[in-house]
Amino acid sequence: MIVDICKNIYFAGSETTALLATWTLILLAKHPQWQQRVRSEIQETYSHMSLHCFRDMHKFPKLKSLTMVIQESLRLYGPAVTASREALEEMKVGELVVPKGVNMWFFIPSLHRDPQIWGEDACEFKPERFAGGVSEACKYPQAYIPFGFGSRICLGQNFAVIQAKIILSLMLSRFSFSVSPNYRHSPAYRMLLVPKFGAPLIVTNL
Ligand code: HEM
Repeated sequence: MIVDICKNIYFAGSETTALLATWTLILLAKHPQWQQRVRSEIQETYSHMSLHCFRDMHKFPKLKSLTMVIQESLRLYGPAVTASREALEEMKVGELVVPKGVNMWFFIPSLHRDPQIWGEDACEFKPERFAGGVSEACKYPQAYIPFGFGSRICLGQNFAVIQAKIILSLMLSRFSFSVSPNYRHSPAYRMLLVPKFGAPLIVTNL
């Protein structure tokens, strides 16, 4: 059982976080003004960037632009595509009667890109929509579920965001990223949301 739990956490926690960092780097490579804004914020917060900077977490809340960028990345290209729930008894969802035992699958990207929830610019990369938090970014905050919802919400959500902030801070403080001419934008819904043809980026030393 312990081995099973370890496998679960490894599966749930490694590829997901790697994809979050990958999609965020792609978005920042495509939006250099946001890349520079996040980099300046990191440099202002940590004057000499190294892994030791993160032993003390009290400066983390200062990385506001990075937080907004990660939230927007999770909205547009959140690695988890579906969440599922089983009806333990017959229930009504709106007009729909769901019989006991039926598994319902929620397609997360359709909630995250619905113009009725996010506005006409729902498909655009606009981290500023999160400046006032999730509740001000959309009509129904319950519609923002990159880590699922309710009692089975992702166990590692805080850990994942902290990891992403550390990885991205270290990378952005040393390198600049632009999109390679070989990049083909093709998000593919597999078990997780992957860039079908990889993420070739041009990395330049700062
Ligand atoms: C960007 C990174 C991640 C994303 C997008 C993500 C997303 C999700 C989603 C959508 C669920 C299903 C929640 C639901 O059904 O309501 C889930 C469950 C879970 N996640 Fe994550 N996850 C991430 C990282 C992690 C990490 C780093 C760990 C552990 C170190 C982790 C551990 C788990 C576990 C154990 C569950 C099952 C929780 C349960 O059934 O009670 N996840 N995750």
